Amino acid sequence: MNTTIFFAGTGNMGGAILRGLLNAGTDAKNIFFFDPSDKAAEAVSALGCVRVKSFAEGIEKANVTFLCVKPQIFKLVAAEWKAAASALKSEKTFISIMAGVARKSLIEVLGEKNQVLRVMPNLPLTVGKGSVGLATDGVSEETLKLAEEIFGNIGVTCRVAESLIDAVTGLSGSAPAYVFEFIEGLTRGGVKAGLTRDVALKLALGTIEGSVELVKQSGKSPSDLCAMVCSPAGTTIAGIDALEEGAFRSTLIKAVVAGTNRSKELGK
Ligand SMILES: NC(=O)C1=CN([C@@H]2O[C@H](COP(=O)(O)OP(=O)(O)OC[C@H]3O[C@@H](n4cnc5c(N)ncnc54)[C@H](OP(=O)(O)O)[C@@H]3O)[C@@H](O)[C@H]2O)C=CC1
Ligand SMILES: O=C(O)[C@@H]1CCC=N1
Repeated sequence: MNTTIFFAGTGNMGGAILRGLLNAGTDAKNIFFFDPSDKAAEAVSALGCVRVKSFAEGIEKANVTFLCVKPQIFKLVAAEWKAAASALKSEKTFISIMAGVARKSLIEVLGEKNQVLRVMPNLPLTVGKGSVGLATDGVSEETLKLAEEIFGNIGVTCRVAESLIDAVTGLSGSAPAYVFEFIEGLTRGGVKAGLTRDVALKLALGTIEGSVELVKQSGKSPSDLCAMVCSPAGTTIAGIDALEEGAFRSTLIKAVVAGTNRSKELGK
């Protein structure tokens, strides 16, 4: 990919996208970044990416800018970013990953003359296995295709209406954390049942990877596959009973809705 990219913010998520792109073959010399955190910046400089001195310098140098600061920081830097964007001599593309920040608020800062796209990525992009929702309202087909080209190298993409991007945030944006908790819980269960932690983690990871692949390849629903594991009066239905007692599925539904609602709040 020949596009030059600027990252405003290279923390957990900006850094994950940047590393994913490097792993997928993007030339580090085509990636510029600005981050006031010396710790984050030194790690990214070590990868060969080019540190710039300001947001203004970064957006001028690159064709595509990723906005990867916290939503709370966006409010603090809005005036500086507005001045920098209005000084641009040519049209640029901005892709915001910030939870909750509406495209309308982004355009107020970045200006109508630029292409502005709101997306919701997730952390596994760093290993080329991420999920990204793209908010389509008001965005040109060319910009959507450009974003799909960038993210398509490191994950799956879904186009959604902007009204649903908070739901994407509650699901794929946030759920890697729930999956990590799930892995930890299974591992501890194995340890409680007598396995060493190493063996328990290896088995938990293998089981999750295999189950994901089976859902993808079999064409069966997760519920149908669950029934195939549950022998009558067997071990699995005993475990499912314990999960039901802990309201497992209902808790997951509540977690996704809680994340969705929090994303909406962040935009206010
Ligand atoms: N973490 C995740 O899994 C996901 C996060 N997001 C979104 O990504 C965004 C970033 O989150 P996350 O990466 O977790 O946060 P981090 O705090 O890890 O990263 C943000 C980085 O931006 C830096 N920063 C602060 N001010 C500026 C500035 N003016 N210009 C450039 N960089 C600046 C911070 O430095 P310092 O620490 O010194 O303040 C920090 O290194 C958020 O808006 C979040 O909603 C979206 C999907 C998933
Ligand atoms: O927790 C957060 O607010 C961010 C957005 C999605 C994942 N992490």
